[in-house]
Amino acid sequence: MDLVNSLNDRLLFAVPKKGRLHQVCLDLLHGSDIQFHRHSRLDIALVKNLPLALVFLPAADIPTFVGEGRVDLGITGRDQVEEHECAVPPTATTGVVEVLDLDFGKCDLQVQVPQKGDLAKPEDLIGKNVVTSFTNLAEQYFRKLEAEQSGHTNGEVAKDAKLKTTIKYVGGSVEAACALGVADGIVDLVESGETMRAAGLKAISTVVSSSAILIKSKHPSDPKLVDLITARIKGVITAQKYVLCTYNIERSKLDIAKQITPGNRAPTVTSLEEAGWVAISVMVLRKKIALVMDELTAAGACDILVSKIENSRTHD
Ligand SMILES: Nc1ncnc2c1ncn2[C@@H]1O[C@H](COP(=O)(O)OP(=O)(O)OP(=O)(O)O)[C@@H](O)[C@H]1O
Ligand SMILES: O=P(O)(O)OC[C@H]1O[C@H](OP(=O)(O)OP(=O)(O)O)[C@H](O)[C@@H]1O
Repeated sequence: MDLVNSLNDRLLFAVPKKGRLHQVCLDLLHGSDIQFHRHSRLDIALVKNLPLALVFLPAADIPTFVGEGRVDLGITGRDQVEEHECAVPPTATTGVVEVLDLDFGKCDLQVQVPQKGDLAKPEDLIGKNVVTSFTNLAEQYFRKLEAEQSGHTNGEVAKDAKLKTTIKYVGGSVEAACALGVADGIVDLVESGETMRAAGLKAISTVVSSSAILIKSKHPSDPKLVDLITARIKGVITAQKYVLCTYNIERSKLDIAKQITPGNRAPTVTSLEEAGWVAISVMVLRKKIALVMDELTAAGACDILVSKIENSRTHD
């Protein structure tokens, strides 16, 4: 089969080929019933049940391909989009459009320095060596700091060489740079903080807060298919974020029940055979369900059941 020609009539969707976002994206595609078979070593996979092809790319390259309109849709981190846009500002036709926050891959791009030592604030790194994989965001951050330090509030670059911070690129294991004497500080991603603490570092400032996002090009080849895929992905994300809670409560307590579980639009209320009682069925944020169950019990609700939502289509 001529793979390149078979891409002609297909929407192209870029997915991280490795790293932290890879497996979660595969699970998301599975949940969205996007069926494909990826041959080993091939970075393109044709989707069997939709006019779509998946392109497996490094997360850092996805904003470039989508931004130039070569690929229609993509999943990557917001940090990667901002890093790209620092170097290649969007125009009327290029650049990416954020479609959906996917609620995973949450992390912060932070300025970090050795726990032991006299560096305590980002200004202390001015004129020193900083190592990062995010050179554009780090440059932008330190140039602004340098300008403020030298009294150039309009963002003009500092002329004094002592005020010029050196930003060096490394592709991974950034946290080793201080211990190896290559850097005074680093700019790297932090989620749990374990990597940072294990390297004897502490965070002193946040450059960007990130999560995984669905992005599209400014003029996708098939906007209707983009909407369909977006709706499917959103359905899976919502299903993961919420649980379905059902319970019985006396009708006289309906107001308090609605306050505790207002639902997405409104709770579904059904009369029970037993006079004066209703059954309520409502979506609740997964992370709040224990608290909600405590409050419902205190309000007199009984037979509280919580179930997983397999998939969903809800309004905003
Ligand atoms: N610890 C983390 N927790 C949550 N999200 C993260 C974390 N590290 C990275 N990410 C997100 O995943 C994206 C890709 O980073 P990652 O380092 O996994 O990719 P990679 O460099 O392509 O892969 P690898 O590091 O395996 O070579 C980042 O831009 C960020 O949005
Ligand atoms: O705060 P934590 O939960 O410890 O996560 C942060 C680490 O995760 C990422 O690296 P990853 O493990 O993906 O590998 P990499 O260093 O090769 O990019 C990031 O670059 C940090 O090193």
